[in-house]
Amino acid sequence: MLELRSITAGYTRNAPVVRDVSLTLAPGASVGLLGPSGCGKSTLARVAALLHRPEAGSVLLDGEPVRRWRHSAPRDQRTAFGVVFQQARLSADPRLPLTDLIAEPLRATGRAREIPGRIAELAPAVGLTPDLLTRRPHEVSDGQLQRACLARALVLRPRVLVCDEMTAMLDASTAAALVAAVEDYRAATGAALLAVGHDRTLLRRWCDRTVHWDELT
Ligand SMILES: Nc1ncnc2c1ncn2[C@@H]1O[C@H](COP(=O)(O)OP(=O)(O)OP(=O)(O)O)[C@@H](O)[C@H]1O
Repeated sequence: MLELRSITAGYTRNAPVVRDVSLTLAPGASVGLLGPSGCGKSTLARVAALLHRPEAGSVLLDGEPVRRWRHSAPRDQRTAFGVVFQQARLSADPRLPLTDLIAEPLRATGRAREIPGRIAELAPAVGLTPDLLTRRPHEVSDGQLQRACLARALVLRPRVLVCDEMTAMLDASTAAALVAAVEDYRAATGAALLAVGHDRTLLRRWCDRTVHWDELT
C-alpha cells in the first residue's frame, strides 16, 4: 500500500509545482494518472518513487512513513519501487551494454550472483533477443532501449511500478508489448502500478482506475 498524503513539492523554495495532492495505491492496484502538460504529474511520480523529497505532506509505504529519500532511503523501501521514465536515453548509462544496464540494480545491492538467472528470465519477457543484450544504448533503437529500461525496473522484483510516460516515444506495437510485459509481471507478482500519461484511451485500457490531476487536490 502506497499512500501520498497532502503532498506539496517543487524545485525552488516557496514555489511548489505540486500543491496538497493525495493519492492512494492499494496493493496490486493500478492507477493511471492523467493531466495537462506541466501540471506536476512527473514530480508527483518521483515523490511516489522516493526520488524527490516533498516540501510538505507524507508518504507511507505499507503504513510505514518514509523519512529519507533517494539513496539515503532504507534499502527495503528504495527497492520496493521500479521506475521507468519517458526518455530511455536520459536514464541509461551510454557506456553499458544492455545486459549490464539491466543488471545495474542487482550489482548495486550486492546480488550480482543473480544476474545470469534474472537476465535469462527478463530478456524474453520484455522482448530482447540475445544479440541486442551485448549492444550499447547507441547501437539500439529507442524502443529496444526502453525494453531494457523496463527490464532494469523489474530486476529487483519491485512491489510498486511507476511508469512515467513509458510508452510516449514508442510506436503502437512496442508500446503494446511493454504494457503487456508490465501486466504479465503484475499478474505473476501482485505488484501495484502508477502509470502517468497523456493517452486517456491507453490508460483506461491498461489501468483499473484512471484519475485526473484535478481530482487529486
Ligand atoms: N528539475 C526541475 N527543475 C525546475 N523545475 C522543474 C523541474 N522539473 C520540472 N519542473 C517544472 O515543474 C512543473 C511540473 O513539471 P512535471 O514534469 O512534474 O509536469 P508533468 O505534468 O509531468 O508534465 P508533462 O506531462 O509535460 O511531462 C513544470 O512547470 C516544470 O517546468
